[in-house]
Amino acid sequence: MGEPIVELHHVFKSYDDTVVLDDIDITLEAGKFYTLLGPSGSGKTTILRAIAGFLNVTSGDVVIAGKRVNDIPANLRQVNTVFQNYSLFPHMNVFENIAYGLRIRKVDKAMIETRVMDALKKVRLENLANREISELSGGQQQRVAIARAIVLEPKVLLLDEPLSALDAKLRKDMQYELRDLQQRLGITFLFVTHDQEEALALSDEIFVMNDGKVQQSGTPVDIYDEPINHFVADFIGESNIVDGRMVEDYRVEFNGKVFDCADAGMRPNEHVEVVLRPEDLDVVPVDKGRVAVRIDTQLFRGDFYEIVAYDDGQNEWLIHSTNPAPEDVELMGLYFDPEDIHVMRFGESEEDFDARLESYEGE
Ligand SMILES: Nc1ncnc2c1ncn2[C@@H]1O[C@H](COP(=O)(O)OP(=O)(O)OP(=O)(O)O)[C@@H](O)[C@H]1O
Repeated sequence: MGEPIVELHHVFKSYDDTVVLDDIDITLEAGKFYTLLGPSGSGKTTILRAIAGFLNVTSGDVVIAGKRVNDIPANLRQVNTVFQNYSLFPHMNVFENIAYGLRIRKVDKAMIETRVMDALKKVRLENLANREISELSGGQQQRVAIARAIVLEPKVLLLDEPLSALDAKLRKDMQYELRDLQQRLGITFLFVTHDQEEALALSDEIFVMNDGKVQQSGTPVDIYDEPINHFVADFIGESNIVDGRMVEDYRVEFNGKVFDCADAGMRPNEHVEVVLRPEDLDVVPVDKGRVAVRIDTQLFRGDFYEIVAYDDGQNEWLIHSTNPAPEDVELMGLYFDPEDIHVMRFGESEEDFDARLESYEGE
């Protein structure tokens, strides 16, 4: 494990009787890109505010660079925030916006000049030092906001949905730019978004939030391939989730049939949920399929066909197929490989899930 820069230990935050952070326990290492991903109201911004020092936590410890900072004011924490609307000063030019924090800290004039120009170089805006804020594009404004934050040499940069106001094309460009910038600067980024594609594309590690709790943390691939519960499977990517029964290790029953699978470590006959991703399903002739389905609709989505089908138990199946289903055949088969079947226990904690995974991966 790398050097821990931010640690939240058993952090709770309540407003009156409402718990908005419920036992948050996370560690951010130096130099990595982290994302808090979750729906509106799940507690993402509250975590940023707790780290930045804009709110007091109800209980638990907030630790930055090894030091407990619960009682340290925001301006003395080595953390800076880039807000959604960037909060740039419209009456100051680019240089003055970036210099502002240094002037407040009474840094001398020559040093301000050096540090501002250095920050501008890092975000590749050195030619725009004298521009007015109103004369910048959305992407350039974002870079000024980042330069203004990094000029103060924070250990962590907190980014609260900085891309949400941008149009789709610019948003994608800025995703590449943010990722590149984080790697060049080597500063830890903690980025907030409710856009799962953005989180998957940018992050070294994602914390999936819901109801004030971290539901799961891990690399984008881990979270996509091995979601621990219904919420995560549903929120990250698209999923078919059906009820099933674990017959024994590596054998699960659903849709009235027993299938080989790659999961183990459950109780025999345990009631489980089974996840199959739409892109892992192929539509084949019914006698070659593992589940028989009636095709309901299909839409051409450019790089795949989106097909909706129903099995005889009226479960809906979403399929992303490179080939269209034949128009004239109503009953088709779904084919999938054993390793595409992902089995989830009800109510399993992340610790128990990790321990179970380790126990059978070690076999
Ligand atoms: N000052 C406050 N008083 C009472 N409740 C609050 C306060 N601030 C936040 N909350 C509540 O805390 C919960 C978490 O809010 P938070 O802003 O952290 O969510 P979020 O995941 O960042 O959502 P969004 O994506 O909409 O910004 C919400 O239910 C919100 O209504």
